[in-house]
Amino acid sequence: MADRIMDGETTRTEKEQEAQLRPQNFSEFIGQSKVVDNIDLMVKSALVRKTAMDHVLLSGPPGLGKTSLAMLIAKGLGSELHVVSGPAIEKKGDLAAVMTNLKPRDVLFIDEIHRMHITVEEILYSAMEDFRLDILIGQGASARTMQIDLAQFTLIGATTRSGLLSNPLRDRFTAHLNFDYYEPEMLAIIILNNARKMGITLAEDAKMQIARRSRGTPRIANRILRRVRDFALVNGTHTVGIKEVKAALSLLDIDDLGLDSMDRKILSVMKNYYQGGPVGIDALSATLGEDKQTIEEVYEPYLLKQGLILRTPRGRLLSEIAIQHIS
Ligand SMILES: Nc1ncnc2c1ncn2[C@@H]1O[C@H](COP(=O)(O)OP(=O)(O)OP(=O)(O)O)[C@@H](O)[C@H]1O
Repeated sequence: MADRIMDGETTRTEKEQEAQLRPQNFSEFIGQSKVVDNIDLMVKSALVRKTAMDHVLLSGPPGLGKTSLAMLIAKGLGSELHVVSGPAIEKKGDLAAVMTNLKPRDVLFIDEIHRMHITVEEILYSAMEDFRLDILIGQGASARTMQIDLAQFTLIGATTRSGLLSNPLRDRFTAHLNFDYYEPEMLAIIILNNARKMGITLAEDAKMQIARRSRGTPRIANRILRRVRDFALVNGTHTVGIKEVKAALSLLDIDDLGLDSMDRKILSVMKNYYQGGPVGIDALSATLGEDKQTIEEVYEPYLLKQGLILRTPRGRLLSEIAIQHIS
């Protein structure tokens, strides 16, 4: 996946830095009130029932807080969190090994669950429903099923594309909770908290400028904040004003709408190569030289949300606002 500032995906070093900025309790987890209200109720109910919490599917674009929330859920339940990445599990046995290690009421978090291989996914069905693994041993006439009992656990699945989940898997999640992009006012609170954790003070207009240019995504706000912090450090100040923010944004090539060079490239290709569309995702992906899935999961959702591109049955169309923005 392309390495870019607006990309919601994380790099390894960024993951380490992000750990320091993660909300440590529910009061530090800002916004997404519908999701949080549901989770709050589910956690409390599980504590009263003294059982594992129901399985939950968290969906939404990258960097909006799904992992952070999973961590808080495990903490709230007083349980251990086990994190795996869907596409990284290649064999049934790998997932079986993780699941047989779970203790009662533990939480298993599977990131990018929609990218899990179907043969691996299948062992989740009985595990989620009956806390049991059905493993087929051998082949042909001598094949038999071995059953292994599991501890009662909670599965939290995270996905950027809930529509790509198979029906049997989707149906086994009791709660389906959808993360939406954050409004600038909510992002501003997150930015202020994280600036404090980084030891810098932000002027009011500086804070709002970052909030408006972060694509509604806390992870991107954190990235901008880090660069702004670098600016402050180099200039020997702990207080950041609008001037430093503008300079950092300009270095990062982020424009007034919070779009970066790849976003603008998508819009210009649609305008210049396809006369504003309609254009299909395959053609767009070929012209841009960018993976189709990345366009659909990382770049496009925000462009759609902002009304810069429109999806029609005949393909993607550039909106009037987008045409004006890139002219
Ligand atoms: N609601 C929130 N309140 C405070 N900070 C948040 C919130 N959501 C996200 N963050 C910040 O954004 C960072 C990235 O969030 P997180 O890793 O949880 O996103 P994600 O949705 O799991 O992304 P991905 O799906 O790409 O793994 C966190 O480290 C945290 O600093």
